[in-house]
Order: sequence, then structure tokens, then C-alpha cells
Amino acid sequence: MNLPDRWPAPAKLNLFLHVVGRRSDGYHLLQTVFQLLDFGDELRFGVTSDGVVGRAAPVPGVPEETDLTLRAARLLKERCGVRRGVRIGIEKRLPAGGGLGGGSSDCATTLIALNALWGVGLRRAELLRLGLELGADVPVFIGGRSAWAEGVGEILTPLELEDAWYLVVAPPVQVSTASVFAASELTPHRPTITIRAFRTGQGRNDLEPIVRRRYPEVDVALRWLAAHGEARMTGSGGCVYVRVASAAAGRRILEEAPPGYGGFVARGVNRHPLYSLTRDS
Ligand SMILES: C[C@@](CO)(OP(=O)(O)O)[C@H](O)COP(=O)(O)OP(=O)(O)OC[C@H]1O[C@@H](n2ccc(N)nc2=O)[C@H](O)[C@@H]1O
Ligand SMILES: Nc1ncnc2c1ncn2[C@@H]1O[C@H](COP(=O)(O)OP(=O)(O)O)[C@@H](O)[C@H]1O
Repeated sequence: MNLPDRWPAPAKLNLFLHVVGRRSDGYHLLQTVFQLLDFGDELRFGVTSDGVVGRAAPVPGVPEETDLTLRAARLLKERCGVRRGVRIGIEKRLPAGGGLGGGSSDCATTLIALNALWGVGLRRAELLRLGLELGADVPVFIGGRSAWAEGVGEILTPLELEDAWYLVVAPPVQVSTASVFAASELTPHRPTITIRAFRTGQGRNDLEPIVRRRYPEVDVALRWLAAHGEARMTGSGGCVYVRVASAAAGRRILEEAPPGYGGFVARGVNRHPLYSLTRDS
């Protein structure tokens, strides 16, 4: 099998996100659609014989103790009795805590890559279970398909979504997912919808009004993008996006971004670039 030298960790968008209930442990039950993008972080793995799992270099904005790639590598090593070690290098392009799933995607890519590089040989379903222990957003990246999701994001139904370009804007804020879900205004009782209803245009992001009120920078971005289409927030924010006709059209809009606002233009994809590296049986 030909393995890459640089391992992609793509971003996701939540095309809608409904909060439909609450589990006894406090986690909220969701309905959402995960759209994978052809843009994301990039990882490198240097396998060693010293048994140590560590970083190749510091990652700005991600302290070592919280880095999900290290936690993923240690979990795989421990559970599968791997003796070898690894140095992990991350080229971060996705803003941490932006609702683009960057940390979760880095984590999934680490599991997929080390499963191959260490010769562990776990199947997709086994990697999915390990991924879920590390975060609710990890399974979709291991499943490797854009998907309809329920539960806390782990009950996945692959979807073929329309070909589309997205302009993604990152306001200069970092939103805490925990504080958004803890907001007193959040009423987790929305009736569930069907995939067919989503396909006819139903669905919104229930967390968006909460984040807009608390982070004026997100409100500014949504009002600016609304002039160009149906602007929406992804996940618990703070990134927002709008569908655009082409990459060039998206870049033209991004040139008008207020000072301090970043962003990128990406294409929606139905498959993760590493999809074929994990076997189903
Ligand atoms: C909201 C979503 C939608 O895709 O995306 P992001 O904005 O993070 O990308 C995810 O469900 C985020 O999942 P994940 O990224 O694993 O969340 P965590 O950081 O572990 O969650 C931090 C805290 O938020 C609360 N939380 C999170 C997810 C959930 N379904 N219900 C919750 O109540 C919990 O209090 C949890 O301790
Ligand atoms: N490799 C990583 N890259 C980014 N964030 C990470 C990583 N590992 C752990 N994290 C932690 O995960 C949190 C959420 O990051 P991320 O998944 O990028 O955003 P979101 O969950 O909003 O989509 C960050 O605040 C950070 O502390």
C-alpha cells in the first residue's frame, strides 16, 4: 500500500444543527449534517523505535496536554500493545475552536495513519469506537463520508451531497463549546426532522442565536455574508460560511473581510481523502 508523506485532516461544516434532547450525563442530542471540505490541517508522522509518543515541534494555540493527536496515538498504542513510538508534526490551518472540527479531524487522521504506519490493522468500525472515546466529532472523520448524524454525532448515515463551493469566515474570537451548550436560553426540545426535510431546505443552527448574542464579531460576520447568500454558523462557532458560485467568487467576497477576520474558500467533498486507507472488513 502506498502511504502518503503528508496526511490530510480536512475540515467539516455543519450544514444545519438541531439540539433535540439531552442525555442523562448532560451531553446534548443533536441532528446535524457534516459536510467534509477539501481544505484542512496537514500532519506528518515520524515512526521511532524508542516507544515515545511526542511532538515534532510545538503547535501554536494547542498546549501539549490537550493535543488530541497525542491522546489518540497513546490510546492506540496502549490498547493494541504497540512498542514503537512516533513524533507528530501538525501544520495547523484550521482555527482551533472554530466549529470546523480541526482538533477532531487531526485526531482521526492520527488514528488512521498510525493504524497503517504501526501496522496495527484495525478495521474502520474498531477505529470509530476508539475515536468516539476521544470526542463526539471524531467518528465522522474516521467514517470518511459526509453524513447525516444523530446521537451526539456518532450515529452516522452517509450522504451524497451536492457539489458546492463554500466561503468560510473566521471571526477573531474563540468560542467555548461547553459555554454555548450550557447557555440558559438553549431549549433542547426541537422536534426531529428527516433527511428528506433537510433536502428540501429545512434546518438551521440552534446554537447560532446564542453565539451571535455573546460574540458580536460572529454577528458582524453573519450580517456581512448575508448580502451574498444564506449565511450560517458551523457547529458551536465561531466560524460562519456561505455557499458561493465558484472559488473565484468566494475569494472576491473574502477580500472585503473586516480587519482581523480570516477565512478560506473550499469545496464540499463526499469522501475523506484517506477513505481508501481504512478497510471495512
Ligand atoms: C457542536 C459540535 C457539532 O459538530 O461541533 P464543534 O463546534 O465542536 O466543532 C460538536 O457536537 C461538539 O462536539 P465536541 O467537539 O466533541 O465537543 P466537546 O469539545 O467535547 O464538548 C465540550 C462540552 O460541550 C458540551 N456538549 C458538547 C457536545 C454535545 N453534543 N453536547 C454537549 O452538551 C459538553 O458539556 C462538553 O463537555
Ligand atoms: N490538534 C488539535 N488542533 C486543534 N485543537 C485541538 C487539537 N487537539 C486538541 N485541541 C483542543 O480542541 C479544542 C477544539 O478544537 P477544534 O476541534 O479545532 O474546534 P471545534 O471543536 O470548535 O471544531 C481546542 O480548543 C483545543 O484546545
